[in-house]
Amino acid sequence: CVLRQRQERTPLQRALEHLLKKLEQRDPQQFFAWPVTDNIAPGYSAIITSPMDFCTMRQKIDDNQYNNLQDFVADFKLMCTNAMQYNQSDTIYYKASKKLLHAGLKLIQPDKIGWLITLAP
Ligand SMILES: COc1ccc(OC)c(-c2cc(C(C)=O)n3cccnc23)c1
Repeated sequence: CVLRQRQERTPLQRALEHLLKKLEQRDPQQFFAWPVTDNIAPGYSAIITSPMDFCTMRQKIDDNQYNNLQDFVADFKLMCTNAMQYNQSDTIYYKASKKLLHAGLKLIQPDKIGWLITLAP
């Protein structure tokens, strides 16, 4: 997950990058910062068919792969639900992902980001 050189940004890219920074702040242990590997999580790639993490999301913003907010939110939810699928509910990862998902969705509520929707219709 190599970060690209910063090119010219569209309003949507700038808005999503701002949102991503807010979401990353909710992951202080950085459990979601990079792709989960099989050596830190045995059998991960066999169980999780669509992995996602914050660095990959940032790369997708840089490559302009999100056409709207919904696609970005879908990747955020995927990242959290992957963790709830792979990890048992009594693990720190499961609990962190549940907390992150709720905190993140509160942040993405329309009343909280009206400006975002007007900025990047
Ligand atoms: C203990 O330090 C780290 C550091 C980075 C991690 O993922 C990028 C993880 C990690 C992140 C996860 C997730 C998100 O499922 N995980 C699952 C099992 C074992 N380790 C992890 C843990």
